[in-house]
Amino acid sequence: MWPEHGKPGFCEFLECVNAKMLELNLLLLRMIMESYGVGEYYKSKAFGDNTVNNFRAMKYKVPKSKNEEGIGLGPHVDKTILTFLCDDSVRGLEALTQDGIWISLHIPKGALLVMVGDALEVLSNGRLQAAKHRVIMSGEKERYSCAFYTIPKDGAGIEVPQELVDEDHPLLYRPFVYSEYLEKHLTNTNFDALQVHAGI
Ligand SMILES: O=C(O)CCC(=O)C(=O)O
Ligand SMILES: [Fe+2]
Repeated sequence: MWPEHGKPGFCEFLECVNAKMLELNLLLLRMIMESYGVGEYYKSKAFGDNTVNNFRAMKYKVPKSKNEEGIGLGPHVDKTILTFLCDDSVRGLEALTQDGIWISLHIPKGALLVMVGDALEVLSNGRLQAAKHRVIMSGEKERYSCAFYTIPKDGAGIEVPQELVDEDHPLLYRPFVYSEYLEKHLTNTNFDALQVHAGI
């Protein structure tokens, strides 16, 4: 599967990057949970051993006709806790604002874009909302991107920390096993997939 041929060490390199991304991802997640005063929840239940990281490299083709736009990736929210993205500076990634406007996102060279996934929407009881995004291709250059997704591992439960439920923030999601949600809704790109599965 890996292009070991002519690229010795590629596989180890990728595994090493992926492990570092998981580390960074968990650090960020801990900081977020601590900022909400639920660092203990993070330590005890949520992550560390209960979280895994996936890596995906993507290539987006140039649209068939010169003056047209092509959908590289349809509108969706990530079914992750957090996603890190980087690209080759060819534009295409767009995010949907609260006002319903698609805006183009630029990821500076050497930077990572951090995207909130729907699992983090649960863990923050809606304080953070999963980013609605898509990829639209135009122009004459193909686009390459890399994504590092952090998800609760197979069989791991996910629930709203009790401390994050109050009068201003009523409970939004019931506890559920994240991999069961993925099994049912992996190909469901509707923005409300999580709401349908575990919403109250
Ligand atoms: O290629 C990109 O910039 C976005 C990829 C993406 O949204 C995804 O993999 O979920
Ligand atoms: Fe995405």
